[in-house]
Amino acid sequence: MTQAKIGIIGGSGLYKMEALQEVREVKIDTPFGSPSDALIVGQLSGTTVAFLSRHGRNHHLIPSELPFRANIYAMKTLGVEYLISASAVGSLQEKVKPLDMVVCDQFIDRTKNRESTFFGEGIVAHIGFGHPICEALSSVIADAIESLNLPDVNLHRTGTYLCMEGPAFSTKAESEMYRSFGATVIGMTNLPEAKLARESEIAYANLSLVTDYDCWHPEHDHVTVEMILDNLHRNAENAQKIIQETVRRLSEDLPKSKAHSALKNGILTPLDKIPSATREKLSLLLDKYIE
Ligand SMILES: CSC[C@H]1O[C@H](OP(=O)(O)O)[C@H](O)[C@@H]1O
Ligand SMILES: Nc1ncnc2[nH]cnc12
Repeated sequence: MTQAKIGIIGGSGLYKMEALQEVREVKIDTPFGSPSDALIVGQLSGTTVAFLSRHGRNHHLIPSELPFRANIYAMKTLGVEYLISASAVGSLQEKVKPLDMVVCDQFIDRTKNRESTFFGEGIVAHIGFGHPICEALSSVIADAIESLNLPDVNLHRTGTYLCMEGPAFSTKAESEMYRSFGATVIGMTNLPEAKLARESEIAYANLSLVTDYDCWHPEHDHVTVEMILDNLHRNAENAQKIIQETVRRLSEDLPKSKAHSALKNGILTPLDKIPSATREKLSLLLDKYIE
């Protein structure tokens, strides 16, 4: 099977990478079911990358229906070691304006109904998640944004992404509570992805495209899908350029990432006591630790 060290997950409004060349669709079945769509493998900045549309190319999956485990497992199957996640988010802070970009480095979990671990069924493992996003990969993304000098693109190099369940947007009281938590932006997708990426030792980083002020701002209309898509269309071209420049930089120098050894010392169950069906199901994650 084709291998790609770099993966890209595109969110709302980012259903394909325009600059991908020599494109092939790869359908992958995983022990956790089918991913949101076929993975698109192609050349970007002279490097092989794998692209996946998070909600499917026709946006048919709500956040609670996303097959997060299958998506990350499929990336792992292709050999992905660095995963860039692009997402639409609402802003929870005045200084973070619609059309700004935030490279988030923290999460707050407000989801209720997500599959967010590969473990269980006879194997117990606990990964460290204090720093849930790969700092090295985030720096490459943020540096890429700065180097492009895109007019009107305002970058925030850090931020806290509050992940809610959805699909309905927040109430004003919730939005104000999230602001009081100190969260920077709000979305519905990135946290389970980041956990599963960490469990599979993939370096994961986020590029948040700010589309709205959610519903807390007294001088702005409450968020609507129309508002989100309108703003996404306005900066989708910038997002494509940023991802392309990030991949170009990665192709010159793949940074070391602590994520690549996240499972070392994290598995509590003696390897010879893991049921063979579970061992087989997770062989992609476990083989390097089994002599
Ligand atoms: C399009 S409205 C809300 C929807 O957009 C974001 O998706 P993604 O993170 O995949 O860009 C948000 O999380 C919601 O799922
Ligand atoms: N305000 C918002 N809340 C949740 N997800 C979003 N995605 C984009 N804007 C959002």
